[in-house]
Amino acid sequence: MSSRTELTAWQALEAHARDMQNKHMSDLFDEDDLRFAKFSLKSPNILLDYSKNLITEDTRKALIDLAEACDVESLRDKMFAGEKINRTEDRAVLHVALRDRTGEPLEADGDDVRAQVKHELERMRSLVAQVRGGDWRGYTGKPMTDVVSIGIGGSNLGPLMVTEALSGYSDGSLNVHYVSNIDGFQIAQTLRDLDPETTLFVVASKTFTTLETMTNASSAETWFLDKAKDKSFINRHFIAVSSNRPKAMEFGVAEENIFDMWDWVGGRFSLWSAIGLPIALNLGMEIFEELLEGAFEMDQHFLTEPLSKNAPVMLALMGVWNNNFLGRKAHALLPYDQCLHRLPAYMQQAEMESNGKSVNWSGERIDYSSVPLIWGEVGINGQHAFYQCLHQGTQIVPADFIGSVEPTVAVKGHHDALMANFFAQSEAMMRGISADQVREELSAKGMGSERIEEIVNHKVHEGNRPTNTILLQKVDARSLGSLIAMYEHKIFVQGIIWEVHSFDQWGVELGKVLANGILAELAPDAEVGAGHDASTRNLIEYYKKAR
Ligand SMILES: O=P(O)(O)OC[C@H]1O[C@H](O)[C@H](O)[C@@H](O)[C@@H]1O
Repeated sequence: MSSRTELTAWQALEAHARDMQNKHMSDLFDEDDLRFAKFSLKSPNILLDYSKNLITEDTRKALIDLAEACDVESLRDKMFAGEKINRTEDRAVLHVALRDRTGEPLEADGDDVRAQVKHELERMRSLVAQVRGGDWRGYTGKPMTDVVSIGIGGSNLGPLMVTEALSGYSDGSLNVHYVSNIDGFQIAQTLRDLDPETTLFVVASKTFTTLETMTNASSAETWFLDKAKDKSFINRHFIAVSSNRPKAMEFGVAEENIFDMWDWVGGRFSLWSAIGLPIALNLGMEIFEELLEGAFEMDQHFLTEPLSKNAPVMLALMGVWNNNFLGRKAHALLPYDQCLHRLPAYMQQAEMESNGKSVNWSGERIDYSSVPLIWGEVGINGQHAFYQCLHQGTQIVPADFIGSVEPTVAVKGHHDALMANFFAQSEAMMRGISADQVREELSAKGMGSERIEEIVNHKVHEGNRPTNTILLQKVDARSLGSLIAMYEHKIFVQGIIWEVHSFDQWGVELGKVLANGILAELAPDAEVGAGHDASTRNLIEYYKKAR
């Protein structure tokens, strides 16, 4: 298979990018009153405006040619049909089946996926009703007040992000806490104020072998048994979510308390499965299912809309354009809703663990960039911190502005002030302000020309900095489901265009293997292996002496 860079569509985009480099978005807007109409689209629960990118209709056409040359649509259909598109792990990729509402049969590895999903959803419904309704009693007969979810990576970031995003809808009947770090501080702080009699642990781990999660789960068990004493009480206080039942049972979780997930769900795409149990415990099953509905609506949009009207596809193509043809190597996510404050961290895993790869499907080194650095922060706070660099730094960092028409909680005077900033920042990044405009402005304020010339260059904003605006009606379960699914499919489309395997994560293994070896060497009498480089060896020895 020839490299992506040998495709006619790729080369056409390279030539087109050379023409576009000299253009300014500000002029493109001035020349075309219909620019917003041309380059924005409505998808389920989301308005996507990508007009503030350095593009013309020719750019869009050339990008769509590339998507077609890369067979995006046929691969999309293969994913939804349950084909084993995760080739390095020989697995289907079926997180979409977790929120499927069509009722159509689907098989993976000879199993009826729909029936499996339906069954686990039923079990979730029953558990959630019991725990939230106070019928699930602890070992002393008390109802649960607190849920501690223990998991890391995909078994933590999604549920945590959604719990925070929808916290405005919680009725407060159960407190949900998340513990991911092996740093004992987090579990100690979390358990400090909790009572073992009224605490339910959800140990979430696809593999049930992850060091951080297993260590935290053991500490939780010790804390629990310290008071409860009797191991048989564990079945009232420990739930597991895993694709590895034997390991969960070995840990001591009762078989009926284990919720299944499957090989065909990647960890970072798993919040729709029982991995999302803490979300449902916190908010109720109805809200959890609305989240699934919202994602399903986006799935249908992704499946059926033509590429140019397809939100995940256009978002993906804007990213490819900025990264591969305009040379932008970072991408910022800037949610303006406070409740979306964990979205950047969640998306970092989703995007960077999926597409942070350097070889193509045939295992050959790629000669173009895959995923840019994804980073971000709540936008309005960022304005007072790092936006200086976004406006005037030497690196151009494309950004997604994510906001909503209605606030989760209306406090007089707040939301319009927030949204005024939301609209202003992307306008400023696009238009900028020229030297002549700065001169005019300063002279109107009565500044002398000598002083003006001293500072004019410092005040110039070149503009021409690309942004996408993603506007929800409101951050609620349905629109959040659509938002997350939109990004999931964006990642999928980009993975195809970059020809990387988006659903494996071999790059996280080496560090884990080395850590296991080093952990043994940290024992007081153990030798520090001569195989380490001098830096690592000396650091370990320093640590052992100094601790
Ligand atoms: O759910 P688990 O098996 O515990 O895995 C938790 C996480 O750890 C791994 O190291 C991977 O990087 C993640 O993709 C995964 O989500």
